[in-house]
Amino acid sequence: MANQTKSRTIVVCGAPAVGKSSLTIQFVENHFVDSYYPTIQSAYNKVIRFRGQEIAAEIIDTAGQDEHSILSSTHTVGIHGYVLVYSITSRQSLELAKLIREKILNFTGAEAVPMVLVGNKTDLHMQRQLTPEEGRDLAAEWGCSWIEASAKLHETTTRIFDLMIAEIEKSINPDGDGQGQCNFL
Ligand SMILES: Nc1nc2c(ncn2[C@@H]2O[C@H](COP(=O)(O)OP(=O)(O)OP(=O)(O)O)[C@@H](O)[C@H]2O)c(=O)[nH]1
Repeated sequence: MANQTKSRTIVVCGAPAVGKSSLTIQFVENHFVDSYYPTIQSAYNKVIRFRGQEIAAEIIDTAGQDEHSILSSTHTVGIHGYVLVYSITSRQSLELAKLIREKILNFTGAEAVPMVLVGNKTDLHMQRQLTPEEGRDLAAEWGCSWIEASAKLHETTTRIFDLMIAEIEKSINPDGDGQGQCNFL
């Protein structure tokens, strides 16, 4: 049915303390969380308008992953797309992002999954360890979207999920124009 609300489940993953919760909360609740409480796992819901359709998004904010705890197969069941976050202030967090993507591909058995690679904490430019090109080039190699963001800026978080929904819809309907813009309710 044309007007039926679609559901899309999105996992936000990445190294510890890169800002997964802060980005998610800024997007869903429109405020910046300054304090740091490591996440176990939280889920958020938000209705997104995409090309005139309402999409019920469930956003799963995962516990930070390191070399020893990189997601589990449950994070790939029924998941439509992945927001993979690193911090532009941490080269190690980008190395971990590479491992996390490999793990996701191993679990799903796919060559590619809908993904947005996000370089967070752009406001901390004095502490930058990674250039924009490093993130952009990696995403080009992977064939996914890439964006730099700050969890302090609501607009950059809406752009992340805009790209995420576009990636998901493109994978489901490869013949679409892929240019749709999202509006967040
Ligand atoms: N300056 C700045 N600080 C940020 C940004 N995003 C997150 N932080 C801070 O970084 C710390 C960690 O942020 P979280 O959102 O808790 O990180 P996380 O990735 O969810 O952490 P885990 O749950 O441990 O994996 C907090 O003190 C945040 O306030 C950002 O864009 N800019």
